[in-house]
Amino acid sequence: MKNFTSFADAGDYQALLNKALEIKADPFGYQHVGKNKTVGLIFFNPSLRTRLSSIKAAYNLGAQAWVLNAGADSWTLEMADGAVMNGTTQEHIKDAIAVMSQYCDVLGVRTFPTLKDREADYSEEVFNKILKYATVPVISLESATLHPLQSFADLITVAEYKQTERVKVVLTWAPHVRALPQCVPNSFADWFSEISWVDFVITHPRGYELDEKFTKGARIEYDQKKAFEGADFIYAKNWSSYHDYGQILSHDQSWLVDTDHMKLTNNGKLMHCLPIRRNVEVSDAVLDSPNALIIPEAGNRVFSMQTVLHELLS
Ligand SMILES: NCCC[C@H](NC(=O)CCC(=O)O)C(=O)O
Ligand SMILES: NC(=O)OP(=O)(O)O
Repeated sequence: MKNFTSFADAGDYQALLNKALEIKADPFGYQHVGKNKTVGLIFFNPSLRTRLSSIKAAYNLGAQAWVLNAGADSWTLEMADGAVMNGTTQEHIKDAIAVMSQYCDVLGVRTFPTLKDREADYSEEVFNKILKYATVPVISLESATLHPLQSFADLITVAEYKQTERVKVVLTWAPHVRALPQCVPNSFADWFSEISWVDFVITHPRGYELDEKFTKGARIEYDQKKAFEGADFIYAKNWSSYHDYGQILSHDQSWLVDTDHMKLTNNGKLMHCLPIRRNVEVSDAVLDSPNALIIPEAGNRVFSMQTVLHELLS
């Protein structure tokens, strides 16, 4: 593993998953790997889970973690190549990342999409600049189009809770009040359409089709109720439209995941990356039921990050 930015970087996913389960069983068993190492975490956007689970993961490995909130803790960064910096930006991203590479053995970076310029977002303009200027391995803490650490944690969670050899996993669109990125569903599809023991289905209203680059192996079912039938895992998530880029096309409340929806499943477990707008995306009754995995799922963010750090620092 050179960087960790998508499913492709995971390599043998079953081996990586087994490693994660091994690390989870003995979280402090690899402290030699992180000894005298520093992990730099740069956030261009807010975070609770990614920030804290990454610090914890580094700590479990015996490494130091530093967090930099770009623009708030540091100078205001310029992104444009060749910019004449006579305006409000104070330091170029190329210098900032090269300098951080002097101090850190690995860098984690979170950037979000604009949701306005699809071309810029889907070419991962900002993230690719960071990859270009970093001289140490880079981990995506969520980019404009993907969130691989979340998907890896989701895979660990499904592996832990599955009760049969094969499982049906359904990614369902759910309503929201704001236009959200496609990163989490793109990434979930990127991973779960490749898992040999998963029957993967995506359900959403028409117009919410994701980029086919990520959904190639998935079955799309426009009837949400039909999709839920016999599901072992329901992954709820809102996203804005990819085709009508960044737009909200539906506020249809019938897509809110409630107990009636869950009754259609095979005693299905409910997952969500968090943060969640309760009673907008999923009802309290479902989120507070014993079948909700949202908290252990968030807990597994430590082990997805710790496993990736283990690979990159070893
Ligand atoms: N990092 C995980 C998810 C981040 C983002 N959620 C949000 O922006 C929620 C914001 C709000 O609820 O207003 C998303 O869904 O892609
Ligand atoms: N799921 C997730 O990435 O949460 P944060 O945005 O809080 O890091």
